Formats: sequence, structure tokens, C-alpha cells
Amino acid sequence: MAQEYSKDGADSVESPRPFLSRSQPSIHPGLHPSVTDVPVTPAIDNSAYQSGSSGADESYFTRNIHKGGNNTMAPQSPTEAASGATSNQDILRRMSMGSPKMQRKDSLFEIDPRAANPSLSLSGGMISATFCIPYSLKYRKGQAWGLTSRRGTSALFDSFTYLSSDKTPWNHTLVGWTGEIDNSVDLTPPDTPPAAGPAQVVPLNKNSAPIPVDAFAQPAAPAQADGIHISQADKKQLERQLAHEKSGRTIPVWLADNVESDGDGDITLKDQARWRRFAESELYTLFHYKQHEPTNGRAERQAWADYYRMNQMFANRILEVYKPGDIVMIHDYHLLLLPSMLRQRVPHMYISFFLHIPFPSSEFLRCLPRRKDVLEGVLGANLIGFQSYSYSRHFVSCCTRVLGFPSDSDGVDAYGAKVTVCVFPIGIDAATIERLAFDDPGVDGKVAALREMYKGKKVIVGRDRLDTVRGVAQKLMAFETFLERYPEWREKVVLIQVTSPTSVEEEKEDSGNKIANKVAELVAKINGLYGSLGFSPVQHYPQYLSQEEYLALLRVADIGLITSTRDGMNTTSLEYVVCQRDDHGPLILSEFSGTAGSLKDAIHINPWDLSGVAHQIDAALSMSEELKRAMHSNLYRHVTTKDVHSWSSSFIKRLFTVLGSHNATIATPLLDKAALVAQYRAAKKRLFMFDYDGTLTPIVGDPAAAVPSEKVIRTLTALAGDEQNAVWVISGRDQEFLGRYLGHIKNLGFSAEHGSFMRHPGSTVWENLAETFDMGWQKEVMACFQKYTELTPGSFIERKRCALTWHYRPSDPELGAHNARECQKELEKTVGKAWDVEVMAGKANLEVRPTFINKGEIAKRLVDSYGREVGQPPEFTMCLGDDFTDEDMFRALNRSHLPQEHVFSITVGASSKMTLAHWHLLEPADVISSIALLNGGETNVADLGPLSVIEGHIPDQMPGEHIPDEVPGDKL
Ligand SMILES: O=P(O)(O)OC[C@H]1O[C@@H](O)[C@H](O)[C@@H](O)[C@@H]1O
Repeated sequence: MAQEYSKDGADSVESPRPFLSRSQPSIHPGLHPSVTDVPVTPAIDNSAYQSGSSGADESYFTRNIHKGGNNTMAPQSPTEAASGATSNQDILRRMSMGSPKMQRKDSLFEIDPRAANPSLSLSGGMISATFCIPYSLKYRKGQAWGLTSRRGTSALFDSFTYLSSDKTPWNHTLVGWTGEIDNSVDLTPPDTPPAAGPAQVVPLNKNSAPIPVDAFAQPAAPAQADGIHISQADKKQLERQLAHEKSGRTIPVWLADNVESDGDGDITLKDQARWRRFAESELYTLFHYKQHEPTNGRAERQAWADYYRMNQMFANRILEVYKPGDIVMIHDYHLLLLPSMLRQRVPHMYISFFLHIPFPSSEFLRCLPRRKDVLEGVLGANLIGFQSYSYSRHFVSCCTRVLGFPSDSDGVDAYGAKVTVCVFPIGIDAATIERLAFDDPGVDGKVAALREMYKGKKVIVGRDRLDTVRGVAQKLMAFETFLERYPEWREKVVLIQVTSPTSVEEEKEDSGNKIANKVAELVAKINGLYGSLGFSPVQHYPQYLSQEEYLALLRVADIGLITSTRDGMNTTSLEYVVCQRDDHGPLILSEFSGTAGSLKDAIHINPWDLSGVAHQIDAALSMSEELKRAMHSNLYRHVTTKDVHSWSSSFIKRLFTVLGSHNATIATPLLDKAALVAQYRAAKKRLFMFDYDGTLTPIVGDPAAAVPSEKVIRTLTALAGDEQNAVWVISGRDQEFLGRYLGHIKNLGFSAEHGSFMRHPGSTVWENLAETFDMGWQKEVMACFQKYTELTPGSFIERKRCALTWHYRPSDPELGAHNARECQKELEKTVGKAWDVEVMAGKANLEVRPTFINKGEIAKRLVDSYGREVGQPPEFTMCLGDDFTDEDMFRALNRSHLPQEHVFSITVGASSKMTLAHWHLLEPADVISSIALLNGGETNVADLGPLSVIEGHIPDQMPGEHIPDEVPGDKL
């Protein structure tokens, strides 16, 4: 059947200056380009990149319709390939479509959903969420949509293709925004073939043809001022077209300006760039260590609202197709809020997140006004992957410093739920790159032409997007330093630098032209200083290359030079390694690129150290063949084995492990309020035991400020006012604190200092249970605490009558946690051995108290004594706590002979928390509202949902970690 549309990615506009032009323009030393007729590198106006391509796209589209164009993503014909202004990302993507997969059966088995822990009940469905679908879209009312390959993020698109192929057992669905939809009018006559032909000789000058559009991210200007209107029928048409793509069933997210029409119905698109604004102007820049001045705040608020809504629309779309047991893989910084949005709606969803760009240190992230929202947003995932160890370390440290969550190198404890953090450097489809680079006579021809062109010269190659962080200016300055310091290389080395336009909104708006101009100036300066009539040491090509040109260039290079100042993963460096299979050219790689961590055998440089880079260029050019071969062989092995398929597989395997160890089946359920109320009403005698910090009041920075709210006092007063209720607060706090803030509540009982003291309801007298215990240990503990207080600025000691507490919440969280571990070790080795005391790690504190005194003893004592008093055990026991010390109470209740359905032991925190409690509530506010239910008012049991029965045995030891449950999400 004839296909109605083309989705081949070839741009049909030819480069203004074919890369293999033999008529290389040159500049005489000392002559500035401005005084020559043929400037080698004119100042770049980025708009040139965007002009005049749409018509050509359309002609290609039309041509394919006329030919009954194929709707598969088969590799381009040589003509098409040569005619397309193609980036290396395009190459990667295209090649992967028809590439042989380098998969072994055993590795496939490892990612087979049936190989995962059966308790996970995986469905075999996988949903990938990425900001944009892999196609740029062309809209013409009432007709088939035009689909062309989207530039950029090639490795990721390759991984989707792999997951969707029959090489993996997954049923893969891809969810992504449509991207900016182009409905511009096609000015090219329908039958005009795309500009074609290899290696046209057209010199680059001011009169040359426009540089091709960046189809990756350039928003197409809407044809009508009132926006683009897309009917429901046309939306459905696209959805049909996308349903069977190689990247998997592809489901577009429609983001429209008319809010009310996002789902079904017609939509209107006006400001299409708005959906990327916050991510690209705020997040991308900050994550790359660049900051901009704040505006009046209005634009930022709007950008944030759009970002939030865009994430919500993704969540809605995913939930339309999600089935229990599916795995959801979320990609990159546009979708940071999505994990928590999904988690809130489906608490046990299996979610992973991968960040493809760098993650900044907390010093930078804390500058972001929405820092908490983005961190909490991503913490809804079970597994979070980063490109390099330093990014994962930064993330973990931000969670501790910004959110106050405990963390270690394995991950973050978010509301008691463990979120695992891992490093997975992405790879490329190396086998296909190699095939394209070496098995194509077209590439061989270009290699030969380039070699001829640069005969007798060493060739250094750079290919970068013109973002400031790619370090093109630094590269040129280092090259200038090299020519200055090592005059013997002058006229013997050429730097071929290819730049494509930035895809980042911020850069396009603000600094795109600045950096382009700077690059142009530097090129002119170097060529002026070190060039000659017949030779320019820097050849700058501000354009996309065809696939063949690009691969040929990487093959002929003597050195690959990457000088990014910050870069998630540099795929050019990986492609260079593959293309150097036979020649072993060294790779000089910025230590600020995420790739540096994996490519140990590259020559690592600091791009800011111009002399250092110059020195390494000299060293690489002078390197022995033997050393080059040895270094390259390690690089090559790495790049060809750690490819994009291996990346997908490792990430999935790791997710299996993480989900398996979290085992959803033992997650603590959310408190069944209906059962609670029913049992409360049925019981004649009821016992309540409340912990204080973290249970009745939230944990706050200064422990002295954790005073009970009016609501807490009202609720406890009402509860204790019912004579059928025995209500106790069992806390590590001292008598003084509890007496001052809660002592006035009639009929409230207290246990202070973890059970050392008791005050019965109605009494004002405190009973000392530790009276006979020798307190000699306190002196030694104080000495140790004092030592660590000095070592930990901000920390302090709370001296109670019996227990001693060292607090480090006001201190640097990492230093505090480290010193607390050291202090605990020291105390356990010394005082802990000599005395019968326990050293307990609390929430940003360390406490020491006699071992025989603990909250569990008090709970046991209360259950027994109320049983004795009434002649039968309490028919309703509710016990709540949030930390380690409260587990003693839960254990005591589990060991009691109380019927299970009469006991409500509740931990405050996530369902995945390790606990002996039967139930969980998320935070202190939920505790108070649950108690309010018992006090009357909202106690319509029927409204609380079905009664659930506590099933299974009562655990008497800590279960393993569970899947995170509700992570408070983001509220606008
Ligand atoms: O047992 P609770 O109420 O959670 O309190 C734990 C600790 O919380 C801290 O904030 C107090 O300063 C300590 O004195 C107390 O021991």
C-alpha cells in the first residue's frame, strides 16, 4: 500500500559551503577577514540557520508522496544522505533503524520481564517518556502529517528503537510532546527534488545559500497570528500515523494554549516555545553552571506554571495507557516533576528517571527558586540514573542539603523511602557507526578527498553545538596558544571546527550571537596571525555536515579535540573513537565532560588551562604509534561494548534489582481509617500512645521550636477528655518540655526521656524509673559529645536529667552526619562497653540512655496496667511514632497478646519505611486529622471506604526496604 507520508529525516537544503570544497578560502597573515572579499568565518547570525528550509522540507515530503514514499526509517539512499544537512545525531538515529543488534541471548534474558522477581508481577509493558517525540511535524489541514527525524538526543532515540525492536521482549510505548508544529506554507514547487549531490564546490561567502534549519528545536513560526488550529480529526490522524513507529507505539502529548481543549477536541497553538522555556532557560542553564539575572519574576512564574502543566499533561497521557506492572522510564530535565506526579496517582508504579545532562552542586542548585519542587519531583522515582558519578553525588548531596533528607552514596531516604541513585553513562550505537564509517564507498571517497586536501598536515577535529558550554572559544584560544608556543607546528597543523547552532532557548535568545561572534573573531585572529596566502590553520564550518562528510572527517582526524566546560555526555567523542578504528588518533577530552569519567584512556584536559591544552596537543601530535594504539584499543573496547543497547539493558537490570529489593508486597499500608473508626466505636476501653517529635509535630530546624500547634492541643484535649480513653505522650523529650507545652491538658499521661520518667493522667508527680541507675556514664558521654561539638560547627548538646542528646541539625548536613557516625562508633567502643547504655541515632541527633529504659517497656507496662485495671486488655490500642526509638513500642505491641484487629500501630512516614508498625501515615498533619475523626465530626464510616482486614503475620523483625509511596508533590 502506498504510504501517505515520509518520515525520513533528510533535510533537503544543501550546506552553503560543502565541506569538501577544494577551493578553500584563505587569508593572508595579518589580514583581517573584514578586509578580504572572501571571509573564512563571517560573524554568524543564528537566524541564518533558521531561514529558508521549510519549503525544501516540503518539497521532499511532496516528492515522497508522489513516489509513494516509504514510511519506514530505512537508511537514506546515498543521494538523500548526501543532500541532507545532517548532524551526527541524525546519523546515529538513522543507522540504528536498520542496524544489526549486538545482543547476546543471555543479556536479553537478563532484561526479560519474566526474569525479574515474580512478586513484582511485571506486565511486560514499558512506557518511555521523553520531552519530544523523535519526529519533527509538519501540519497541513485535513491531510497526512509530514514526519521528519528530529535532530539531537540520538542515543536516546536509538535506545527507544532498540526497546521497540523484536530484539527485546518488551512491549514498548513512547510518550512525548509533538514538539513545535510547523504549518508554514510550502514555497517549493511540489516536484522540486531536494538539493543533492556529494561535495558540491560552493565557497562560503556572504552570498552563499542559507544555512539549513535546525529541525531539532527551532520553533516554527505559526503561519497565522492567531495561532495554529488543529482539529480533533487531524489529531487523530497523527496518532494513527505514530501508532506503529519504530520507536514503539508513539503517543503524542498535545500541549495547547487553549487550556480547556487539551484532551479531546480541537486545539490552538500560539506560543509553542512556552513548554520548553522553564526547562531550557532556568534548568539547563543552571545545571550547566550558568545563571542569569532575575527579571521582575512574572515571566519566571509563567514559565514555571507552563512547566508544571506540561508535566501534568504527560502524567495524564501516561495514565491513559498505563497498566499495573508496567515500567515507566522518564527521561531528562524537561520532566523532573513527572515521577512524583505519577507516584501520587499510582503509589506503587515502577518508575525510573534518567538525567541526560549534568546535575549541579548544591551551591548552584540552591540558587534555583524552585529547587525543592524539582528535587521532590524527581524523588518520586524508584531509581534515578546519571551520566557520571559526580552528578549523582551532587544530586544526593542536594537532597540532603536542600531537603534535609538523609542520604548515602546509594541514594536518598525520602520520607523514609529509599530512592536509589546510580551512574549509567550512555553509549552510542557503535556497531552501526562503524558499519557506516567503514563499509560505505561514499565515505571512503570523502576520506580520500580530505587526505588529499590536507596532505602533509596534521588534522585536529572539533564538532560542537554553538552553546557556550561546549567550549569552542576555549578550544580556539588553546589552539592559538599552541601555535604560539610550539612554532614548529605552524603550517603543519589544521584545526577543522564544525559548529551547529544551539538548540537551547536561552542561548538562542541571549548569548547565541555573542558566542558566534566571539568564535568568528578568534578564527579570524588565528588565521590572521598564523595563516598564509595558501593556508588557514583554522577551518571553521558553521553548518551541519552530511553523514558521509562527518564520518569521513572523524576518520581522517589525527586528534579529536573536545573542550566543553560542562557537558552531560559527549557523543562526538565516542563516534570519533569508533572512526579511529584503523588510525588510533588520540582523543583530547575535557575533564568537565560527563564522558571523561568513562573514557579513562583519553587525554584529559582542563579547557580553562590554555597552556595545558596546548601542551597536550603537542604531546598528542608527537605521541608514538605504539602508545596511540594502546590508548585507542582501550577506548575502542569501551565504546563498542558499553554501547547504547548495553546502556538500556544495564538500566533495566538495575531497576529489576532495585524493585526486587524494595519488594512491594511488604510495603506498609496506609492507615485504614474506616477500620480505625469502627474499632474505636466498638471498644469500651481504649489506649493511645503518641510519640512527640515527628509524630505530633513536624521535625524543625531548632528542636526548641517544635512546639505543639493549637490544633494539636485541641485534638489531644478532646481525646483525653473522653473517659473511655487513656491517652499518653511517650517521648524522648524531658519533663520540663512536656510539662510546659502539654502539661495543662487534663488527663494526659506522659513518659519523658524515652521511658526514664512517667507522669500518670491527672497527676503532677513524675515517677523516676531510672532512680537506682548509676549515672557515671554521663560524664564520659559529655566529654565525647563536647569533642564532636567542637568539630561540628552549629551542633550542640541537650542535657536532660537522664538521657543526653547531641544535635547536629543546624550544622552542615554532611559534616554532621559524618561526625555523628564517628561519635557513635567511638561511644559504642568506649562507654557502650563499660556501661549498660544504648547509643541511638535519631533524626539529626545522637542520644544515649540506659538500655533497660525504652519506650517499649513503657508501652508494655501501659497495656498490662490498663488490662489489670479494667479486668481485660484494651479493646482498642493506637500507637504512633516516627523514628527508631518508637519501633520499641511497635515491637512490644506485636509481642503482646492483644488481638491484631484491636491494635493500630502506625509509623509516620512513607509506606516503604522499615518498620514493625502495621500501618503508616505520611506526616504529623495526617496524624492529627485521623485523631480528629475519632473525636467526632467527620466520622461517617461509610464515607471512609471499605473496611480492610489486617492480613498476614505480624512481623517481628524489620522487613526490607519497600517501594516509596506518597512523596509529597509539587503544589503550584
Ligand atoms: O521521642 P521524640 O518525641 O520523638 O523525641 C526525640 C528527640 O527529639 C529531639 O528533638 C529532642 O530535642 C530530644 O530531646 C528528643 O529525645
